[in-house]
Amino acid sequence: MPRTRIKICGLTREEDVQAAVAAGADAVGFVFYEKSPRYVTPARAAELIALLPPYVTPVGLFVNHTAQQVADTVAVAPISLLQFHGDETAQQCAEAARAAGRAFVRVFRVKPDTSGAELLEYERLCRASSGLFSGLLLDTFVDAYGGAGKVFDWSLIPKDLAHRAVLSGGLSVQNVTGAVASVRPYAVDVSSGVERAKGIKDARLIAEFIRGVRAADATFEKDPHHENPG
Ligand SMILES: O=C(O)c1ccccc1NCC(=O)[C@H](O)[C@H](O)COP(=O)(O)O
Repeated sequence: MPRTRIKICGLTREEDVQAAVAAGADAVGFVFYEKSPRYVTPARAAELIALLPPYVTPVGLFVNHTAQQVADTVAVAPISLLQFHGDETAQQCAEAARAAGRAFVRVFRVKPDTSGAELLEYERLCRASSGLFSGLLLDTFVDAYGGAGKVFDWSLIPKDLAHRAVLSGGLSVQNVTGAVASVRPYAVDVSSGVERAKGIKDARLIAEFIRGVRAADATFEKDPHHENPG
């Protein structure tokens, strides 16, 4: 059973990048949405990305940016993967990814009435729209688009989608082991749950969060036939 990948999102400070790397994060996220309390300029993101060792993926978050804005950002900040977190259409995501020359993750913001069929169809459309589509991230629907620390009903995720999707929205030290054990996602993504204040991460919470994911991974290794109950 491969281990669950982990992304720590919304980094703004050197010490937080270092804490995420030291704790074993696979990816780190930089928010380029100006209305976010975690906003970083492309130049600031470039400084933080320069601290990363090889094989830790820098991800850039965009909300309703134009293709040109995404390309301009990537020209300054050497991010490896785009994350489209707004109301972009599949075509707009594909166009921005082409302009930037990067693969992208598309966010689906889940509502209480979202169906499993809707999620699968959305993923199919994203895949059909572009060879640069890398995967779906499932977050909770909030007006502010993301980073709100709110959980959605994980039982809405079809089992066959979960294993290739990124689970996000309100994950924390308290719930991440249970989340990974029940959903068995490809990866998890967290921001608020490892923060002391918005944009200010806590090294102890990051380390505990990652240990929480690994605790769930260890149970899969012991029980390879474990079935996702969802
Ligand atoms: O972090 C923000 O402020 C933000 C603003 C607008 C769009 C996305 C944003 N963040 C995305 C994330 O940090 C995560 O991918 C995701 O939403 C989980 O956040 P959280 O529930 O806080 O763990």
